[in-house]
Amino acid sequence: MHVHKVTHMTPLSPPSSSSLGIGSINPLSPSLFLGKRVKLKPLQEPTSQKSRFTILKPNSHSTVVAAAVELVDLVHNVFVGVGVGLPCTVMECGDIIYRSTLPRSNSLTLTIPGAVLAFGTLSYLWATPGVAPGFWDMFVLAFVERLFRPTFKKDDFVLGKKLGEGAFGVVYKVSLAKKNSGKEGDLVLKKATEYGAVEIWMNERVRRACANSCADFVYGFLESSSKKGAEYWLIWRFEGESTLADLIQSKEFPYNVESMILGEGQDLPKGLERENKIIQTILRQLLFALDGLHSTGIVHRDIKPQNIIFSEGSRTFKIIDLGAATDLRVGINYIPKEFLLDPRYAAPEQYIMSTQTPSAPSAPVAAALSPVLWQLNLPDRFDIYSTGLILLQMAFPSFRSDSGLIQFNRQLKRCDYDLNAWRKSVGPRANADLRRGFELLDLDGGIGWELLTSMVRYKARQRTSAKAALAHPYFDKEGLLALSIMQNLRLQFFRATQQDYSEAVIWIIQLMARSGTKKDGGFTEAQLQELREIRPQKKSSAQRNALASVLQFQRKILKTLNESMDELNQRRKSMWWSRWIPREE
Ligand SMILES: Nc1ncnc2c1ncn2[C@@H]1O[C@H](COP(=O)(O)OP(=O)(O)OP(=O)(O)O)[C@@H](O)[C@H]1O
Repeated sequence: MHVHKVTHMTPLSPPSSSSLGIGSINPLSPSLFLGKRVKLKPLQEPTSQKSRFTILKPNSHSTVVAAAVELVDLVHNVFVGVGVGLPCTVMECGDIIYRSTLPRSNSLTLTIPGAVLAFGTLSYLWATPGVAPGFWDMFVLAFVERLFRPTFKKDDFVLGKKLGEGAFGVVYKVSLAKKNSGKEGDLVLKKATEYGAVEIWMNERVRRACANSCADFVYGFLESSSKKGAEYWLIWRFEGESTLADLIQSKEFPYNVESMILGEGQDLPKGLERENKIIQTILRQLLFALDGLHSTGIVHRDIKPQNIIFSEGSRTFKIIDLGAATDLRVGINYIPKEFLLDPRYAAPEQYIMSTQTPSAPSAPVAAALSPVLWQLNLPDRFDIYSTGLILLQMAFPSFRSDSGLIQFNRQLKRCDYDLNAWRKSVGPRANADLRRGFELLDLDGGIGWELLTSMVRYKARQRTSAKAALAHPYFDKEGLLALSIMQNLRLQFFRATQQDYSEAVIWIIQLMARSGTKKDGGFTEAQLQELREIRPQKKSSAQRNALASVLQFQRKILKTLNESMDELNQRRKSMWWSRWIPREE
């Protein structure tokens, strides 16, 4: 095996393959094609020769090592390859006389395309809902947590009073049988059936990613000794006696919440400004909790005052009941065409993902595509609509009852979900209650009303996100009479971002999503075929070519998703993650 050390090559005498020692290295090596700087050693170096020989030796161990070396080489070349071209253009050949121009050994050359590719890859992996943090969470954090967290079993609990009973579970206040077994205090136990597994998964995810957003989850396990059949037992710390639903039903609202969240001794006189300040604080806490969930890829889908509990320990509102939540990082509980929603608080789209998007793909595919699917559907905006309705209920006492809210929903639907149109329609006949609500939201130049209208909109894409809402000037106000210059600038910026610039994109997405059905306004197969047949060399049709390429790419994605649909329809496979839920022995 002849391997020569290359120290110098002049551009006038390009090296022959033998002088490069090509015959001695794998001709399929990516390093050859990508022009990687090949570090070649002279034959007389015994150690080098030996190691080279060892790698090529055909036993299983060496094959694995060789494969690993190839892989590392490939990855290295993708990101720090010098480029493709003639040897001297890619190998940084220096001049032997001016030694400083010779390449330094082992120096890492980062190319611009390499940097752009690396940056793009990292941005994609960290974009909401976070593919990379998801892997870290699932394979490292979840594993470590399991090793250290305390475990419980059925007999550890003494049942107390019943706190609630829903269609899928019963909730009790409980205490630990052994009083001295820690400082757990009072706990809450939910015995859940159908959606218990999902709820355990979501609560564990939340505990690792954004613990302050939801009630403090302690443990969850499958208990199979019950006469009723297998039940999931979920344990939380007891956060407090009141949900937001209890609090807003009181005639005292929002003053009954004031001392709980702002402390005693508020110096403002009772009136709209003081009420506005309390409502702002509640809404901010709720948006903060939601932002935590959305940033980690979880959409709650059942945001309502009944599912917002006041935590006496942290003096903040927290979210409960993750049984209907969906984890879009890995596609858990994502059933686009079917889910249980509370019609009082549900957004008009009812489904968080386009029903044109197939059922959740298999976990690795879902994870890889999650940033794309998230951006195409903006599923978090479903929760934002419900949050907007909660703001509305806090501002208008007449909508706090079920019948009041149902009536409002009907009126809004008649106005095509346009809050401004609804305001105009009720304006002339508004009673004192309604007028007071409008007055409250109109404080400080109407920024409260503006925030409300940016949350309660028909199109999910036009609704604000939880993060953007938190940056709204509505929350900067501390009862001031006028907005500062900075606040005004931020308000202008917020308004600008609220414009729907994406009409063109939406048009394309919709056409793509509905492709195959002329009735629905999408491209028919024939039209798609026509687009595919457009000849790329025609200069005049560059736009059409681009559109055809986009369509082809999109069809490939949809095809991949569709292929994994069947796989997912098998319930056993869609519950792959539930094997991580502990079972009581
Ligand atoms: N961590 C907690 N601390 C204190 N109370 C809690 C906690 N979790 C739940 N609760 C109480 O239990 C009630 C029922 O909880 P939850 O909504 O999770 O159950 P559910 O069976 O899903 O009920 P529903 O179907 O009616 O929503 C809540 O309204 C609340 O009063």
